Amino acid sequence: MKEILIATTNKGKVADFKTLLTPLGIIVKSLLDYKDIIDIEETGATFTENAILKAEAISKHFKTNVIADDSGLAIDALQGRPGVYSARYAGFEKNDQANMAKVLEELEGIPTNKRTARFHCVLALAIPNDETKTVEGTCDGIIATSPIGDQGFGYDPIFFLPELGKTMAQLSKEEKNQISHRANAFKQLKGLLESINPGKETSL
Ligand SMILES: O=c1[nH]c(=O)c2ncn([C@@H]3O[C@H](COP(=O)(O)OP(=O)(O)OP(=O)(O)O)[C@@H](O)[C@H]3O)c2[nH]1
Ligand SMILES: [Mg+2]
Repeated sequence: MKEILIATTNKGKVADFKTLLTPLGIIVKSLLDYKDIIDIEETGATFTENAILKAEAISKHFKTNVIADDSGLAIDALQGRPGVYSARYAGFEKNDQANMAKVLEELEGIPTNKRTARFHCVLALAIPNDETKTVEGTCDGIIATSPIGDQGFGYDPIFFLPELGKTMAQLSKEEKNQISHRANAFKQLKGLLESINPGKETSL
């Protein structure tokens, strides 16, 4: 069985990666499995910069191959906000409910056709003594007027997918991980993952 370390402390992301990687026979570890959690300051101006920052710092610390995920929600009517600040939009305590409430308040009175938004996800794969690789995935939707659904995390309950007639939080984890920004980025990373350490069964 292969194993990969995800440089995240976000339980929702860990659940998404488990859904994506378990069918491939890969065991998912995250920073939640270790006591020595190192908090990496996300000082980058872009998802790509932050994903690289997190992947390289954790790969250096654990001397192993690491995937980091930097993601967020870009809302057109808010000029791309909350963007790279999605996790901490309503404050540093990273409160999903408060973040959604702030977005809904800022969009009050904005009609459906102007509530377009896009989730972004950049995945960085850091391999010791090798160049870090990045891939990006997106997912388009519309910001609902109130939260619906109890699956997923973050802004999922207010992210409405017109083609499915549901919010991201109304999808099963298998459904979310077929169409999400994370799934779309992961599809491109799959090939890269298969090309590293061929034949090594204990660790990627
Ligand atoms: O509804 C959502 N469904 C998703 O699928 C999703 N993916 C990202 N997000 C939002 O964007 C922030 C990422 O910020 P982020 O990449 O810095 O992660 P984070 O700080 O939560 O954890 P870490 O990976 O840095 O440890 C998250 O907290 C969420 O608010 C999502 N919201
Ligand atoms: Mg973060």
